[in-house]
Amino acid sequence: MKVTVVGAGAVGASCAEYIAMKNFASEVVVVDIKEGFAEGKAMDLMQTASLNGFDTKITGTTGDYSKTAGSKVAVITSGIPRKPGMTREELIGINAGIVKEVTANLVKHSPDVIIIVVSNPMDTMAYLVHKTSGLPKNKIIGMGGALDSARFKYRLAEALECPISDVDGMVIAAHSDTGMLPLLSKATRNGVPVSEFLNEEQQAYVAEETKVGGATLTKLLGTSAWYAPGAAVSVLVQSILCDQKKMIPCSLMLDGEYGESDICLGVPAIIGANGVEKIVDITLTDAEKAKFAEAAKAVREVNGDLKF
Ligand SMILES: NC(=O)c1ccc[n+]([C@@H]2O[C@H](COP(=O)([O-])OP(=O)(O)OC[C@H]3O[C@@H](n4cnc5c(N)ncnc54)[C@H](O)[C@@H]3O)[C@@H](O)[C@H]2O)c1
Ligand SMILES: O=C(O)C[C@H](O)C(=O)O
Repeated sequence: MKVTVVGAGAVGASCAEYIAMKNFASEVVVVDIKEGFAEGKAMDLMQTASLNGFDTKITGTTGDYSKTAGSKVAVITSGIPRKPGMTREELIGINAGIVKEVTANLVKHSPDVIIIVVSNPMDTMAYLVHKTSGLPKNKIIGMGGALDSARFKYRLAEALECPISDVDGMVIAAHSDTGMLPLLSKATRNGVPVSEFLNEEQQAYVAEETKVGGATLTKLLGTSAWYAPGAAVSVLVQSILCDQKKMIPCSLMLDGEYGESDICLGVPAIIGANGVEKIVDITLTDAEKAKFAEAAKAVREVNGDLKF
């Protein structure tokens, strides 16, 4: 099955690399606006095929969307990343125009496509795709929670001084520095609540480091991260193409779930061949419910800046 990745920059190339390396897609088409860039990235990645042992064919194109026709999944990573000191929300002005144009091109050539939105501010960009693509809501998935949950597990393992494979946890709500909601109440080490091992101060530290995970990396790298974002996208794409029905927190259009409507926010969902197969309703504590509502209010304000 064919997968398109729009944007051959840091995140797009990482998506293409992890998808190809995992060997579950027949073809990955990379698209960029910069002349020759996607073709170059595709060629470089293809020259790793014999070294890394994958058979996925990777091709690149400068803006020729006819090459993306018949894609089962398309990943939108096109747009500018933030620089140290910026918020993701500050990217809306440039990225909204790019995401809207790219979405129209994708849908024209692949009317049944499932779109994974990565460009920031991601919850708002996912909302924009809902409002402009004409696709059904099960076919639009914002990627944030998979990445934020991976960062949560990294911070939990660090605090617990244990291997990451020992821990489990999930982050929902907004993909923003303030609106992320790491679910400490449900995080475990081998099924045992982390509150058995970490005091409140340690738990608060884990939550805060998780929430600013993207900003921390942006400060260190001078631009935003790409390895874990690419890996997170590859997990989503694999769950769709291989109909794995994994439960993954994603930014989805809500229609009453978690008390919110007409907004894209991170919630746990079953991801399979049909895209979003089900939003999973989990019980939140009162404090978590309040934080979810606060995140929704902030995202709604950013959505208000969109022009359709
Ligand atoms: N949702 C997440 O978890 C997450 C994680 C990491 C990055 N991001 C976001 O992903 C986006 C990309 O980040 P990056 O580090 O790869 O940036 P980058 O600058 O390395 O790459 C972006 C690419 O998009 C291309 N592009 C711009 N306009 C285009 C268009 N109209 N059509 C096709 N290609 C176009 C550029 O030429 C560039 O190659 C940013 O908005 C960033 O904030 C989101
Ligand atoms: O932090 C960013 O701006 C990029 C991305 O959203 C991330 O979380 O890595």
